[in-house]
Amino acid sequence: MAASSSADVKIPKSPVVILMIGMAGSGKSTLMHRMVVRLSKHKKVYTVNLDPAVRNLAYPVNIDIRDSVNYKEVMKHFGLGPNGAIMTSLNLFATKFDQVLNILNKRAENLDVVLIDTPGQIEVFNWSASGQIICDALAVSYPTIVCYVVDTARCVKPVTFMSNMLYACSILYKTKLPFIVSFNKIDVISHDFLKEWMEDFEKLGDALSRETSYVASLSKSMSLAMEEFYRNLRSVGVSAVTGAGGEDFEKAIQEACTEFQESYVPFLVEQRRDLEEKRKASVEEQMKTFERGLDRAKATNKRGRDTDLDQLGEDVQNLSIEERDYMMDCMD
Ligand SMILES: Nc1nc2c(ncn2[C@@H]2O[C@H](COP(=O)(O)OP(=O)(O)OP(=O)(O)O)[C@@H](O)[C@H]2O)c(=O)[nH]1
Repeated sequence: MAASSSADVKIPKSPVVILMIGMAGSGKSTLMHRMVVRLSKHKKVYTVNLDPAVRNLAYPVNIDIRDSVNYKEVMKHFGLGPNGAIMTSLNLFATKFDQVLNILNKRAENLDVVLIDTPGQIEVFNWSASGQIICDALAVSYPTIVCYVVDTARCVKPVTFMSNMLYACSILYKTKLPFIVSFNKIDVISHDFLKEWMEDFEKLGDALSRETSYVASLSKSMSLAMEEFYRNLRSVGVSAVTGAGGEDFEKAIQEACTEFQESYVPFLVEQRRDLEEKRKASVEEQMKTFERGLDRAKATNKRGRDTDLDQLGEDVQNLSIEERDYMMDCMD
C-alpha cells in the first residue's frame, strides 16, 4: 500500500469543530448555549446534540440525535438501564455518522464553528467505539478540538479533581486531539486553586494528605506522574452562566486550532488511511453487535410480547440523520 503524502491531507481552516466533553452536570449544555450566544455575534455557528437522553436544550440545535434514535425504545427493547441505553443509542448513531459529515460538508463553506454537545457518560470518549468513530470522522475532515468541561466547585475535593484529570488525560491520549480544559462555574468559586495544584504538585499533595481514604493515597502517588500532563495542558476559567472567561475561551480555541494544524495534521499524514480503515471496521463491528443484541432480545421475547423488534432492526438499518431546517433558516 502506498504511503500517504501530505497532498492526501487537506483539512480546511474552518469550520472548527469543538467537542464538549465532561462529567454529568459539569455544564456542557449551558456552556454550549453561552458559546452559541457569544460566537453567533461574529461567526456562523452550527450545533449538534449527541445526548439522546437530554430533555431540554437552551440553544438551537441543527442536528439532534433525539430525532433519529429514541433511547427509551432502546432501553425497553434491549432491557437496558439509562446508561446502557445512552451508550447503545450513541453507538447506533455513530454507525451513520457519515450522514452527519455529508450534512456538514454541504454547509461547511458557510460555517465557522460547529459545537457538539455530548452525554455526561464520558466513558464514551475513553473506551467506547462510538467516541472514537465520531472523533476520527470529524478530525480527518475539519480542525477538531476537545473542550473538556470541569465543575470547578466540585473540584474543591482534591480526589474529585484528580479523578476528573485522569479522565481528561485518558481522553487526550485516546483522541490525540488539541485539548482545552474549561474550568466552569467560576462565578461560584475561582479556579485559581486548581491552577496552583496543577503548577505545584506538592500543594496538591498537601491537600490530598488531609484526606485519609485509599483513593486519596492513590491520587497522591499519581500526582507526580500527572505533572507532565499538566505542564502541556491548555486551561481556562469560564462561567457558562455569567459569560466570564469567554474571551480567554476564544483565545484558547485559536491556539488549539494552530496546534491542530501544526501537530495533528502531520499525524494525519501518517495515519489517515489507517484511521479510516479502523473507523469502517469499527462501524461494521457496531452493526454486528446491534444485530446480536437484537437476536438475543428476539429470543427472550419469543412468545411475541414484543412484536416491534423486527421494525426496530429495520429502523436502525435505515436510520436517517436529518438537520432541522428551520434552525438553519434562523441562522442564515
Ligand atoms: N453557577 C453556575 N451553574 C452552572 C454553570 N454552568 C452550568 N451550571 C448549572 O449546572 C447544572 C448542570 O448544567 P448542564 O449544562 O445541564 O450540565 P451538563 O454537563 O450538560 O449535564 P449532563 O447533560 O447531565 O451531562 C445546571 O443546573 C446549570 O444551570 C455556571 O457556569 N455557573
